Amino acid sequence: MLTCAFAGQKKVLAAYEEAVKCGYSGARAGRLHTPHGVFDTPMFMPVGTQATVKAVSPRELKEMGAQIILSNTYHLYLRPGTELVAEAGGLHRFMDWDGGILTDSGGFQVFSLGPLRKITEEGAAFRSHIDGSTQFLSPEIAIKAQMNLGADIIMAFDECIPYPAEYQYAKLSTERTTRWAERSQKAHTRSGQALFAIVQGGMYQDLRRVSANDLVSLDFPGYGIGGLSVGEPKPVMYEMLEQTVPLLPENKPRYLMGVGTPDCLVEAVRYGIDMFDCVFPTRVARNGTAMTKSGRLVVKNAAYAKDFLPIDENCGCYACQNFSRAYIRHLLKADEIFGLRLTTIHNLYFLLDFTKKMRQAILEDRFLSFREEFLAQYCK
Ligand SMILES: Nc1nc2cc3nc(NCCc4ccc(C(=O)O)cc4)[nH]c3cc2c(=O)[nH]1
Ligand SMILES: [Zn+2]
Repeated sequence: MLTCAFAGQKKVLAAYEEAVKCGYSGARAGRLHTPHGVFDTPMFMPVGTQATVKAVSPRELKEMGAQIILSNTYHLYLRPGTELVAEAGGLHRFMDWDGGILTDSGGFQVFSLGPLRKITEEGAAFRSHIDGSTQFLSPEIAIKAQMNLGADIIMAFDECIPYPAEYQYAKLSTERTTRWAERSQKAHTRSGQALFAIVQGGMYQDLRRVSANDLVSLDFPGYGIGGLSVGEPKPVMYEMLEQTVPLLPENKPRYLMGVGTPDCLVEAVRYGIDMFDCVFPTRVARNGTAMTKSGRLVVKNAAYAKDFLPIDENCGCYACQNFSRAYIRHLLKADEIFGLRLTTIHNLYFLLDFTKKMRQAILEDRFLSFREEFLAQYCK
């Protein structure tokens, strides 16, 4: 059993108390220390882009077992502004969430949401997707914004390299992201807040290794793995994980950004990933799709008009304990907001419960058989 005590390093609160290795896989069950609590990993972080996890309340999030939620600096910087959130007492107070919060730095949204962007050594100029105004983010601005928001874990400002990308572009961008990580580190002066770096490298094994080694030598308390889940085939994502994760310190958290579905989670946990976030469960819920251990169930389909069973008879969520597929389908067809709330509650509960089940399997040293059984019945 491998346990890693976390040496008291500067500005570190995302301490990794214990990582338990299981089998020949890199799967591990750990505990993450933050100012807002000690949390179990593997963990899924519901996405609350604009300081709310769409359609559910903080109380419901707590009831379903959410530990850390994610918010986006890009969005909150544009609206309502991070100084306003700081004046409100910070993001926890503003949204009445006393669990953990992680903020993404904007390094993805700038490149995916902001049209007409221009990247220089200094940072990224872009047009706001809200009002078209010209905006600019740099490592220093992104870190200041995240210190204003007051999340427990913040992310370095990076460039999420598009897919596909030429080797030379990926190389230069990755080197710049490492320089930006160093600038992020220097700009980060808020104690009681952990700054994670983000590994890039595109889909190139050698660039992934260089990025990981360079960032590890800068000594961060945790590491995001970025530039994945950007349209690449899943086997390529797993190959990049295989190249990257072993180079990251065993006693520090690894966070795979933007991932999302249980088949990807169970594979990534096998490679040693601890933390996940994705808009998928909440976004597809609003389109009337429920996540189950056998795959997706489109509750809105006519087939469920007279189906008086719950979405999943073995699910402990509020939706499955009290309502039928027929009722939820009726609400969705009638554009009733409660319908979206029920599918969202179910999907988040499903993923949160799935990570709990993975943790239990790791602790009982049966993760590999758990993975086999799950993948055998799950249709992607
Ligand atoms: N700072 C930073 N943040 C990131 C966020 C990401 N999110 C993803 N993927 C999300 C993909 C994604 C997008 C939308 C939906 C849906 O609507 O269902 C699902 C998945 N990849 C990502 C990469 C990065 C990155 O390198 N750097
Ligand atoms: Zn359910």
